[in-house]
Amino acid sequence: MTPPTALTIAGSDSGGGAGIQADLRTFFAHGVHGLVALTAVTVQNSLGVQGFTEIPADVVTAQIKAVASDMGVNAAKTGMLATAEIIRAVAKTLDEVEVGPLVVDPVAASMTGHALLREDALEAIRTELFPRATLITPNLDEVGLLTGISVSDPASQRAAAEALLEFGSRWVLVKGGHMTGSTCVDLLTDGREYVSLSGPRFETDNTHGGGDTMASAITSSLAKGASVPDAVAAGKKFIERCVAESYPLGAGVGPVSPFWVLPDRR
Ligand SMILES: Nc1ncnc2c1ncn2[C@@H]1O[C@H](COP(=O)(O)OP(=O)(O)O)[C@@H](O)[C@H]1O
Ligand SMILES: Cc1ncc(COP(=O)(O)OP(=O)(O)O)c(N)n1
Repeated sequence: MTPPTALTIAGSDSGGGAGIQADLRTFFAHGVHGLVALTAVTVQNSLGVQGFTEIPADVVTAQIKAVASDMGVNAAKTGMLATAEIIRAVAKTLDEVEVGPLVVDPVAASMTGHALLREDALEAIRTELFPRATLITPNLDEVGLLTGISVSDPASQRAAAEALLEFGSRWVLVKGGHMTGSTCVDLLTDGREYVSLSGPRFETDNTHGGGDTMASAITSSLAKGASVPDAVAAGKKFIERCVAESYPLGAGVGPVSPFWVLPDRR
């Protein structure tokens, strides 16, 4: 039987833990066929990002059109988009093809603090992509860059979510992985419904690719027809297991792991 399809519009991580590599292994873990529009090639390992080269915007557009016109896209997500020119090209293309629900993960920097966006690009994400998004999934650093709000507790998390909704997405998920405490609390809202998703915080430094993995898990469920609240609840359960089973690799930060879905691991 042909599985649902999901498209990732994102960059490559040579270390295999984030970017399109995280998205494809997450799609696979959900039984979803992954499609790719590559935006940039990063030189990256567990210690950080050494640099990146972007793909020409017309080639990004051509990749999206090629798969959407032939294979069909049940849901899509964006990750690292690198430049304002690529963001504008993606936004225009998404108006011309059918991709189903759109998850925008506004990736601005790696967890090691290296920029993954050229300087003028954050404003383009806000104005060009957020209004087209079914759901946006910023982490707390991205929330700060986008709204100027420093989230430290449930009240400021809610204020940030409401400020982000003003940019035009249907739903906002403010991820709370970077807060402190024994639980990790993410807040999902469309301005009417407020869903607080709380789970245990696992003691590990190996959380590379966590944001990509969560956004692509949500995209997988949307591709299968789930509602946004159901897809996010399933994504939260999925990422928790991936963080719990993350592993050290290299001298720096290791990746979260979707391998727990495999039936027979040695
Ligand atoms: N140590 C942890 N234990 C359990 N869940 C975590 C942990 N760190 C992050 N998460 C969860 O992983 C997801 C990604 O979180 P976050 O770290 O905020 O985003 P990003 O990876 O984009 O920086 C969120 O659902 C968050 O609650
Ligand atoms: C190519 C590429 N895309 C995205 C990221 C950031 O991914 P994220 O899931 O936020 O993981 P961390 O960087 O926080 O580990 C990336 N590093 N590379």
